[in-house]
Amino acid sequence: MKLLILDRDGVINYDSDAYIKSLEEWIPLPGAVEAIARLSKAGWTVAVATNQSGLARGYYDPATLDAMHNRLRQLVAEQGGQLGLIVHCPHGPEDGCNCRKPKPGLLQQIATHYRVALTGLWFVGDSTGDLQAAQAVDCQPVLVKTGKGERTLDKPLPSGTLVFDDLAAVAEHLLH
Ligand SMILES: O=P(O)(O)OC[C@@H](O)[C@H]1O[C@@H](OP(=O)(O)O)[C@@H](O)[C@@H](O)[C@@H]1O
Ligand SMILES: [Mg+2]
Ligand SMILES: [Zn+2]
Repeated sequence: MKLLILDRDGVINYDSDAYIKSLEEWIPLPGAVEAIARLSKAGWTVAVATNQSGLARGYYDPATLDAMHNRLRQLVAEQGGQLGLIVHCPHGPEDGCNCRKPKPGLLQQIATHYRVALTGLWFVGDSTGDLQAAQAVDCQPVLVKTGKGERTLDKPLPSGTLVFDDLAAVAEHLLH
């Protein structure tokens, strides 16, 4: 199964140090929706694994998060593609959950849903925690330079991390 797992903020849409707190603040990065649609039309399943501690912090509610994800699905569908499962961690850093990246719980949820092994699956993120979550379950860590990616590049990366400019470049590589 051609399954690609993506982080959300900083990979699919612009991120903000003030969190993405409303549908109006949720703005796709250039080429990101088109990249997801291209992959989908080429037979890839694209899933999303995202930390959303803004829920625990009270910055926005689940309905707002759903509105963002419905907008993403709608935009991908308008390009003729289909977005797969989106899973999120609603917890805060102090909650001790098993799903907040860098823990790999979100990736494991996706693998269970699709009944596939995680080994070697590409997980594309912009933060160190994304790469560490991938490494924890033997996924291929992939860093994009969008979002916090440039800052992440300044820190040590898990061995074997692949680096691309953006999600469009990841799609081009996978589809070339
Ligand atoms: O990149 P993904 O996982 O899709 O989502 C990240 C967001 O949940 C937020 O995660 C926060 O980290 P803390 O949760 O406060 O440590 C900050 O990095 C925010 O800038 C960011 O918008
Ligand atoms: Mg991110
Ligand atoms: Zn969690």
